[in-house]
Amino acid sequence: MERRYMPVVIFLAAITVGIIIMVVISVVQNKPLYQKYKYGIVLDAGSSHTSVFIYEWPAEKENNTGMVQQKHTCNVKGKGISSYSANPQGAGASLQECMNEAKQKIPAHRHPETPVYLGATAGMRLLRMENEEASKKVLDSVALSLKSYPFSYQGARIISGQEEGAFGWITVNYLSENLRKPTGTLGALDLGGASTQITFVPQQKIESSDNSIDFRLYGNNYHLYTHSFLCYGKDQALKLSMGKKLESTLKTDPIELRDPCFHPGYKVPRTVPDVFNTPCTKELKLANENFLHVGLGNWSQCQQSIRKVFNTSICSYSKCSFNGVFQPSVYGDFGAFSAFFFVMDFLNLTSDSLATTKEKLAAYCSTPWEKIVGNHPKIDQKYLSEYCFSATYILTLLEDGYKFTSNNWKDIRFIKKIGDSDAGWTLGYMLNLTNMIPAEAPDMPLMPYGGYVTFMFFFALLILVLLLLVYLYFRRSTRTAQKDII
Ligand SMILES: Nc1ccn([C@@H]2O[C@H](COP(=O)(O)OP(=O)(O)OP(=O)(O)O)[C@@H](O)[C@H]2O)c(=O)n1
Ligand SMILES: [Ca+2]
Repeated sequence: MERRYMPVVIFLAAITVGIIIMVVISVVQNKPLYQKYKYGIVLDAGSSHTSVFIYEWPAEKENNTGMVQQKHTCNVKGKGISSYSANPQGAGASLQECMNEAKQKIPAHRHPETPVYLGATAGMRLLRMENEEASKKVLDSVALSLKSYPFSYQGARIISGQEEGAFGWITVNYLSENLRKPTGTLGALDLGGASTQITFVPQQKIESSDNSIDFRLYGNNYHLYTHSFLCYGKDQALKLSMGKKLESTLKTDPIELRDPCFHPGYKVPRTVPDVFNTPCTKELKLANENFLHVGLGNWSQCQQSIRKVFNTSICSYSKCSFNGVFQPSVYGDFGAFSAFFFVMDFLNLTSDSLATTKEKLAAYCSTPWEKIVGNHPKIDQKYLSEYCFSATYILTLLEDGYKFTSNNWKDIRFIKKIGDSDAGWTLGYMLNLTNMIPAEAPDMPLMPYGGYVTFMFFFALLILVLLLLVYLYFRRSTRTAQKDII
């Protein structure tokens, strides 16, 4: 080879090596780190029970919507932590089994950086009202227990009703990937054992500051209406309703509470303090401590009796739901989860019109208790006996309380999960505390990863081909020049 071509060859070789290096570096640099997951743990200390949620997300995508998923849940055995008021140590000890499970589920090298949060809801709000000292002891006990694990303990506290409503709304909208899109958002309806929450973006002005929450998420402003009704979860509402019926029952001895919300043939002895053992019901001085709870199975009478727990005669705003609480007209689609789902799903009432739902429920309530038990031999009779009441309560709360009508009934979606994750306040709570939902939308990459690699590869190839063409052209033209000289 002639000496004068040497610089061209070296030049081309250097460029080729350079391009190869460029492609290799960009591929390695941008390779998604699939194996790098991060984790977070949230304990939902509800009035009826505690659940431990483990969430996971790819480390490099934590600010993208929809990336956090529920990896595992564990239901703590026994009742909620507020039931340990007489034995606070028991509350902390009750968490051990599920927390040990969390240690197994999360890779050990991630333990020290995995945050653990405990949020307690309406059961603990009621205990705090009844006995503040006892509620502190229970919280201290669960805190001590959680600190004994290798995770990063971030606190155990009673969350407010507004937080419970707002974080439930964030959860359902994050999981439905509504937050970065111009489409509407999903309202959130949560029914617990001791409280219930309603949260949505209203079309009207929010007239009471207690019911308004503002968020800036991914560059959009959200102005939310939210309210939490303490004592209107389904277990406390049953006590409210039974308490009202007991008050109006003649003080006969023995007292017989004839209850249209329980099946015909249902007959169970109860005690008066069993109904009045909560700050939600006022203590009644009844001669007899015992009464017989007798089912009548009459749906319309049941609804009449439940209406009495909603006070719709007072309202100092332009409109109210009940008990003098401001509420704008419900607007848009709603996700109704927790006990809204458990009850309606059990009764197969999640997809009918309001009129059909009422008809089916009336038939269910009038079914003899014996037959109900025969149809569901494996279900705990305490829970089984309450479905007629619970579903009637749900219909009354949604229709008479929140003012849903037969026209917008179809806008309520009874849901348990979205994807693999449960609807509830816990995910929204963790996303907020770990700053995983930024106020401004993060910069989007120019193109997706696959497209980027393909582009880089073909672009490099193009440069190579061009250089080759230049070289060939250069060689040809110098040869022609040499020929011309000869
Ligand atoms: N599979 C299930 C789970 C729960 N329940 C009942 O549904 C109600 C609400 O349960 P949950 O949403 O877990 O309430 P908590 O979170 O415990 O209560 P709160 O939110 O009021 O603190 C309780 O009466 C519970 O017994 C049910 O019927 N079926
Ligand atoms: Ca709850």
